[in-house]
Amino acid sequence: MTKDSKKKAGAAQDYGCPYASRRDLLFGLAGAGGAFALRSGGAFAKDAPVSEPQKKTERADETSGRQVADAPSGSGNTRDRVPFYGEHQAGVITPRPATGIVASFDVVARDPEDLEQMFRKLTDRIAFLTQGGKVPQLDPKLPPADSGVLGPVIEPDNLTITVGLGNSLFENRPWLKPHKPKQLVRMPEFPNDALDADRSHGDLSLQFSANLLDTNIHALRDIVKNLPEFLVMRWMQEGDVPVIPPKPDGKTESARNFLGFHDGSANPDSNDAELMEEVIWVDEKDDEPEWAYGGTYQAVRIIRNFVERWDRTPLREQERIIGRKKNNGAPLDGGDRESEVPDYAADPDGKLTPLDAHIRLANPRTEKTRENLMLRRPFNYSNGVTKSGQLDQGLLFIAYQADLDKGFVTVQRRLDGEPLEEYIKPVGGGFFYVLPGVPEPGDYLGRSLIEAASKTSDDKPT
Ligand SMILES: C=CC1=C(C)c2cc3[nH]c(cc4nc(cc5[nH]c(cc1n2)c(C)c5CCC(=O)O)C(CCC(=O)O)=C4C)c(C)c3C=C
Ligand SMILES: [Fe+2]
Repeated sequence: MTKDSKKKAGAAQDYGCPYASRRDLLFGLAGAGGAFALRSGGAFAKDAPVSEPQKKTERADETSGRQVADAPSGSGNTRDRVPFYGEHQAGVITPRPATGIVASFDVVARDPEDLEQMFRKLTDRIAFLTQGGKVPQLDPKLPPADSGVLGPVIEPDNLTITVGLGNSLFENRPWLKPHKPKQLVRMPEFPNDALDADRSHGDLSLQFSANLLDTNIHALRDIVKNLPEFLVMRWMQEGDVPVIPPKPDGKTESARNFLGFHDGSANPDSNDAELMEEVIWVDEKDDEPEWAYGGTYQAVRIIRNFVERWDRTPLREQERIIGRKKNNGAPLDGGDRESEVPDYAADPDGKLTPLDAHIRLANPRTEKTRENLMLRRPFNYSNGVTKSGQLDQGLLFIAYQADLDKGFVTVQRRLDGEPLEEYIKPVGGGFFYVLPGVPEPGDYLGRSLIEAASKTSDDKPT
């Protein structure tokens, strides 16, 4: 689609209703196929045997590091456990299980002591919920210790809970502001955005991911129940990704998004520790406060997909908008596997892969654009039906990078005005700084920040 025809199509479209009228919508739907793929949530047997993690399909590309088809992983066994203690928080480069939630909160903490108490409580709850154990039995005259959603024994179920801090947490507290990570800002409104205030920003983000959606819900309710004096919820978004078993040859493929395309074909390889140090984890190489080493920037975007419109778009056009084949995820310039690497240098005029195709803009694969890499860990979401009778579906886009400006912000700026925008509308999300991990029991999330902040408040004359 040309920019002109895109503008014309866009003229009749306000973001809530990409159809001129409800009647247009009904006609559109009548012509569209109605097949929906089965989703994964809830499909696991409680006592299924623990299986080997899926092997990933690798590809090598010097301009983009080692990349892999990023299949959701895990056996689906509720006893699967991701370690909590370590240099980095879990849930960033650990394999993405089938379901996720991002929840955003405002924080009630007036001084470093309050904030420390909140971090300590959060650490206790996350350590317990992610590692599992028995729920304490209390006197029945009291409210029960646990919601009971998972029964009397909490199985870890691959759960990770990843804590990030938003710009407003620092900006609204003079004693914390000097310690703000250098690139942490309130997420700006990009040209195609229509951010809903009720689904955007926040002081603190929690990313839950687990095999089962109920495990995330249980964990969220536990934290809401146990930290009422510190956390007030602003918004949350659930999502999931299908778990696709490996093929007979052992190869895996990435999950599909709600536009029907493989999503995750060209993600940096999260098993490549050197690449993760370069692309994801903040350390001495970055111009950031020392307390933040071991953390990373999280960009969350709730991106609605206009699926009715998309499903009435010719296949060839869909593929040229994305830059990959729909059936197998291969690049448009050849091959039949999503692991093939596109050769843009051999196609300078965009005859095979249009110059404004999503993947070509997102990653032009030059020496220079290697610095714009990020790790995407998205989920699909389905929120029912809008008031105007459309399916409210989309992508809960989550990306991690050590340099937010060079990563998400630069890539999003390159994508601004892309043909895909006719079919998508970012409606919420936020930028957060993911805290370093908790190295060992007894320590707590955010300790390095609290120590830095306490030092400056002690230094102040009274
Ligand atoms: C700013 C970053 C990005 C946003 C926002 C984004 C939204 C978005 N993407 C798809 C679908 C696909 N994206 C694909 C690849 C891809 N996307 C980004 C970045 C953003 N996408 C990157 C960096 C890449 C990798 C490019 C590369 O290295 O070749 C693909 C192809 C498969 C894949 O590689 O994952 C699809 C499909 C949608 C639908 C969407 C918003 C709703
Ligand atoms: Fe993308």
